[in-house]
Amino acid sequence: MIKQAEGIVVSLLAGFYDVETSSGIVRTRARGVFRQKKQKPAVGDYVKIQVDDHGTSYLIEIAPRINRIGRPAVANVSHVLLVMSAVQPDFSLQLLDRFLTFFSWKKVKVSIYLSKSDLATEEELLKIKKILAYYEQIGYPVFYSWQDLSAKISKMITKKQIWTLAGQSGAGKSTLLNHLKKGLNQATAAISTSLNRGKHTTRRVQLFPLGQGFLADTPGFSAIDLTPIKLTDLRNYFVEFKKASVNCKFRSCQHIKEPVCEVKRLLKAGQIRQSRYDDYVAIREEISTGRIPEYLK
Ligand SMILES: Nc1nc2c(ncn2[C@@H]2O[C@H](COP(=O)(O)OP(=O)(O)OP(=O)(O)O)[C@@H](O)[C@H]2O)c(=O)[nH]1
Ligand SMILES: [Zn+2]
Repeated sequence: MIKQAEGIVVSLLAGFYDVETSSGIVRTRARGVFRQKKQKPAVGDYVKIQVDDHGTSYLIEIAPRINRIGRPAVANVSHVLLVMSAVQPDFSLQLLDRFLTFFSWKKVKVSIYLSKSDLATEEELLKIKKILAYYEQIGYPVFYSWQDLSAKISKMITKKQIWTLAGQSGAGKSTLLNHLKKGLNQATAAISTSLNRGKHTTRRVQLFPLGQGFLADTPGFSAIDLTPIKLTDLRNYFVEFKKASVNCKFRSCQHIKEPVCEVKRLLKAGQIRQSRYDDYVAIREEISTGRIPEYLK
């Protein structure tokens, strides 16, 4: 008798996929058919599994994905904790806008976490907080301490959501992940230890149960490429521009030279940040030339 079940891939290690089903975690192998189709299951994938007569379990089908991001890849990421350092490396608005654009394009919601505020001067911190207030106002939650984030995150991760970390190299992603993992409950810790049995040299990619969903236990990612974005779509990924654009005269307004542009009006009125607009223009340039700007290399 061949039995089938559905579930989510919560761990990948040396070709084994651990799938969380309604009757527990099942260790599976991927069917050869995926290799032929050049498909690779990823952690976060919703899959169908099949147990054959000998009790061997196979992953036989991958449901369509919302996205697949990072390296190692995580599929169906709904939220990112974006780690931005106050100093070392210096807080960068350009980088922040690039990340936000990227995730908006990938249909991922973002919460911002400011790391290393303990290393910044009061003056530096005040300046950054003023800037981040703007981002909060356009819809991005901002956290200034891991304690605060740690206390709230399990309520923020709702049903089956998959969260992961992102941020510049050295920003403090691994440090934050360690803080958050400390807050995980006993049951979670037990599961991860039992799954970690045995020796392995290959990197393991894993989802930790947190809140009602999961947090990816990966180092997160720091490299992003915006050049595949369609130039005329970019305006949709600057959330406050998109909101304002319903009042632009032309539906196709790119907010550059068009007359009666609401984005330009709000910019002049000081309600849209000049740095946001400048970054929008810079990313347009980057997309149309296909070149990543010098300062990011
Ligand atoms: N003082 C202070 N140091 C921090 C904080 N967060 C991270 N660090 C330090 O900054 C350095 C880099 O932190 P990581 O957590 O390794 O950064 P990462 O983003 O994982 O870096 P990559 O692995 O290169 O992508 C480490 O030496 C951390 O101890 C913080 O909030 N305060
Ligand atoms: Zn416009």
